[in-house]
Amino acid sequence: MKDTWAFLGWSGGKVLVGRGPFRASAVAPESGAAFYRNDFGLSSDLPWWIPAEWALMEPAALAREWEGEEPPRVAWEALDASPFAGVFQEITTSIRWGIFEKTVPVVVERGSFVAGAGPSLAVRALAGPPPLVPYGWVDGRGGFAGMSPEHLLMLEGRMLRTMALAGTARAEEREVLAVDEKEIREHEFVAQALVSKLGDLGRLERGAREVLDLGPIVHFHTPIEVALDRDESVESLIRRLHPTPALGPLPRTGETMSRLQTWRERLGAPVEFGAPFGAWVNGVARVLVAIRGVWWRGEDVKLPAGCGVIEASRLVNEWRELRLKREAVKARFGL
Ligand SMILES: C=C(O[C@@H]1C=C(C(=O)O)C=C[C@H]1O)C(=O)O
Repeated sequence: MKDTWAFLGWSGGKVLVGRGPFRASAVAPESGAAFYRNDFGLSSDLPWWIPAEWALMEPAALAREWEGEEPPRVAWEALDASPFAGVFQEITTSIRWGIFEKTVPVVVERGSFVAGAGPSLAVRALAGPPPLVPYGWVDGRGGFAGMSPEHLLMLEGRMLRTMALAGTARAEEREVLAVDEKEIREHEFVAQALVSKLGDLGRLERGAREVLDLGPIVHFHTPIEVALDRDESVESLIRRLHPTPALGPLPRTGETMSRLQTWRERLGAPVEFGAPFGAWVNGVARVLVAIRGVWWRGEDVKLPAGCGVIEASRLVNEWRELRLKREAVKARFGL
């Protein structure tokens, strides 16, 4: 197996795999396949990565290529709540001053491999059942792999599909989520922001808000489709949408983005966490929000999770939600 490879769950139960060396490019190629990888601030001018070889495979067939990898085991460090408490306090103050309606801090649990290594995590991600979509990027010493429930966009011709995914509860609290005013408000911030960002591009249809079951965790989900009036590039749609208020600030301005970036850096969030990660295959694009994943470099492992904070949010509840998200990821990876 080559040193660098990338994968993304594709339609029809297949997974797109690209093997390196990769060539970075400003635009997707005319035909063939390319991966899209960028940081949260979309600072790269060359976000497309064109693989030397690519294929659409059965996930199990790809996993078989890694048979014999030692299963991953990670020793996790105790997580100190005080840096998050400090950021949470600053966010509440900013909300009171009217700078934000909502923002999404990220807390990172750290650990180190005691057995296995990054590629063994990538193999586990391949087993993510729908609606989770496996994704990952593996290079010589580092990488990330996850199973994301959130699409930033899917684009085929002039049909654009996206979703609002925000508002979270444990599976046992499914019924109360459906009537929880604070969670509904958090979700509606996201759904309405998407509608207003996309409304001028064509005929938009907003589906009903529903509860999406992801095993131990449930979210509010609203599908949104736009029949575009004219051709739009994937890059311009990514810039229009990212970050939605599911991962980013509301309102989204230079100032609110830079405040969020400062909090993310302070808490050690990997730069690709919550950023768009996707691919393009012969004119069809699928771009995920890179969440519910694990990042590694050498022995070091990071498990980031974010939570939407609005005026009605309370520190203990957010801390609990962050733990729920991390525990769901650990369970999926068998960590
Ligand atoms: C930020 C994460 O998830 C996002 C935030 C959610 C929320 O605040 O309710 C729900 C789904 C995702 O859009 C994460 O999993 O780390």
